Amino acid sequence: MIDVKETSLYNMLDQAIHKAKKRGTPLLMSMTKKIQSINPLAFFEAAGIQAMNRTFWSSTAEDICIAGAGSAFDITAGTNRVEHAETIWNQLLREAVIHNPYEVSGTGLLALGGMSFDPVKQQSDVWRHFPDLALTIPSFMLTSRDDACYFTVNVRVQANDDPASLEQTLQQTEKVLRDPPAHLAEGPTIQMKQEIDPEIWKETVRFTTEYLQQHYADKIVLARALQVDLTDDAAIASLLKRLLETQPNSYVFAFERGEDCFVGASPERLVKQEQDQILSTCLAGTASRGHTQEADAAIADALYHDTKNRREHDAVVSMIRQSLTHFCTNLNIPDKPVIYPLKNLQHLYTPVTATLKDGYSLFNIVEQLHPTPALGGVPRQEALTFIRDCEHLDRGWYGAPVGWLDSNRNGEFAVGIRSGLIREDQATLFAGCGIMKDSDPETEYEETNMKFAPMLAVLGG
Ligand SMILES: C=C(O[C@H]1C=CC=C(C(=O)O)[C@@H]1O)C(=O)O
Repeated sequence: MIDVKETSLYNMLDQAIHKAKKRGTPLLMSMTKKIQSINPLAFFEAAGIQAMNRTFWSSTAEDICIAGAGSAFDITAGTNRVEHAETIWNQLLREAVIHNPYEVSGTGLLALGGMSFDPVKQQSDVWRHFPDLALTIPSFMLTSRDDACYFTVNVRVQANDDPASLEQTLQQTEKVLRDPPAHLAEGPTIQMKQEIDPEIWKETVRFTTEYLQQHYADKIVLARALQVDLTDDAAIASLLKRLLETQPNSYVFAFERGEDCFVGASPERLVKQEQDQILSTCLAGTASRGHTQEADAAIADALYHDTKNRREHDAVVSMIRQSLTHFCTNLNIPDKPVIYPLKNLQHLYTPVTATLKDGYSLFNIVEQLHPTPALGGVPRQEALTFIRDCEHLDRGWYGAPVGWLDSNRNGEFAVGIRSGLIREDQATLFAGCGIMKDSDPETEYEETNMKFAPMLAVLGG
């Protein structure tokens, strides 16, 4: 790994090409510089105009926004997907020629992406562009963090590449992306909404409660889809802008693959890594927001003391505790949850901190935690089998880990909920909820309606 303080793009390409010649294999060159601030959404829009696949990640709590354009390398994996992805990632890092003098988390050589909820489930046509796992190392990437802006160029060089012409091509695209349009294209509105017959879904909830009553499992999360027709093709950048404006406590993300884009605003962190520091979140148990402060506080109080929601939440806490014990020390989990308010609803929330043991990685933690009982159930395997057989839905990337990791042992993955898959003028939205043996189908149905609301609102509904 080469990391020098001062260099030029030409020098870096030249070094990388020499190394590729010596090794006889292509490898990644990654170069990061600090630039004057650019709006990441405008950069995202410019990349769309250039017909480049785009990636987007934002966490207001962390004050970070990452926008990617194009792909220098796509890590995709099927069987043993997480282990396989880690092997490829580590190999890429070993070979790469990197210049990133800033040591700022979320800059430099970085991959963004996600995976499907259940790799065993037969893939439906809707998700055809989304492999079981895909992590993209963007060709061009903008990181906006703590009032600073970083621009990274990643390219996979071959032994016979010419550094001068490669430099010219990269600089041309960089120029276009760094001079983005002043305005984002306006988005369409909703023309029609269609859901599978609510009665059928409620019947599945009823069936699930009976299954739970027979003690085959303690908790199962059931999801459903809502099909939305738009008046015109969706404008992803302006959609992201509206999500950022309306869902401040959430991770706003977009992963574009061809004409499809998986977009969402998830409040649920799966895991964050800062070197050996691990932060995870238990989020389960839901109620609406009140229209007045008093009403809101009363709903929060009822949620906090509701036995069904507390049991649902505790299932997540104990599973996360159990999962992290093997990989971490200094596990710290408060005894009781707190209320986590969002625009449309509020959740029970318990933060978890820990120290990663030597020899383990973010990949291990993501693999171990997914799916938490907030999206799968308890026991995990029984719940997964039930969901696979009875849910009548291909969740695709909904409910699965989405996020990023960099070459300096930093990264963050959220659970891809409050989300939808958008293709041109069509969107498929997803929402689910934890079913316990005493769940009421009507209440659970209403809860999923609340969970559709953030995406519906930004789509113009
Ligand atoms: C499955 C979803 O939410 C999960 C996360 C938080 C609270 C949940 C609940 O209270 O049921 C769900 O477990 C979804 O939003 O689609």
